[in-house]
Amino acid sequence: MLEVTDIDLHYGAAQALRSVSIKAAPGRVTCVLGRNGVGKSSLLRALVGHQPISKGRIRWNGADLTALSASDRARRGVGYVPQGREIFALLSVEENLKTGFAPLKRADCFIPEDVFSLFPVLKDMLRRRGGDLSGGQQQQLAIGRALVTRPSLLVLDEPTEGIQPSIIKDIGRAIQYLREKGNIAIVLVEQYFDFARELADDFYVMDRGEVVMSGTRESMVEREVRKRMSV
Ligand SMILES: Nc1ncnc2c1ncn2[C@@H]1O[C@H](COP(=O)(O)OP(=O)(O)OP(=O)(O)O)[C@@H](O)[C@H]1O
Repeated sequence: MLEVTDIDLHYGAAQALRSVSIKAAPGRVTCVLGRNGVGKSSLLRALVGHQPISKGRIRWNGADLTALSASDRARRGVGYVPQGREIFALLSVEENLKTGFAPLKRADCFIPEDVFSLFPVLKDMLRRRGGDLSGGQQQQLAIGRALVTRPSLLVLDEPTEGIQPSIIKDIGRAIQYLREKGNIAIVLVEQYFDFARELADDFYVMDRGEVVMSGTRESMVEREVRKRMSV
């Protein structure tokens, strides 16, 4: 279980998160929703250790991650698919996937078959440069690279952004498959409401750095959530 308790995050004098608390359980998809600039990416960067917090606690399966570096968190099973994908343009698809070996023990340094069964295009393109892939293929590569790290907590920042509908469907199916494995907690930031509604077991809506609404999929009042997401 991921337990984020009362975190604040600042960029200089500007406060991006205000006493944010969320939980995420294995076998469930937890969606964080909200307009542009409300702090969703900042929350994910805080989770994975890319941005320090100024107050609060981040616990994963009972261990306190708050003071750990991003690489130590990766070793404890935190996998990250960043906004904008951050593929290495000059490395091949295979080399990009192998960058996911960094937190692994030597015996685990292979690309799990799941990566290719979820995204067969990656197998066909192993020798192609990351920069030559379409946006959708790069997104699949970014998710594949995170899966190589064998995450037990998978954090995805807007995986549908700028992606064509057929690939959005593939990504949705991949997330569903990972949820059904039952041993991975998935935290998904989204602005595409319909995609989030289909996948979310639990949701949090943010506004101006705060969680303003939360609950299970069953308790979600769509009209209220949509209101918080429209500009
Ligand atoms: N590196 C940074 N330095 C200074 N301010 C930042 C930085 N990153 C984000 N911010 C500010 O923090 C606030 C929250 O941004 P954040 O990117 O977390 O929001 P978001 O909800 O993820 O939006 P988006 O969907 O556009 O990524 C915004 O006001 C943003 O301008």
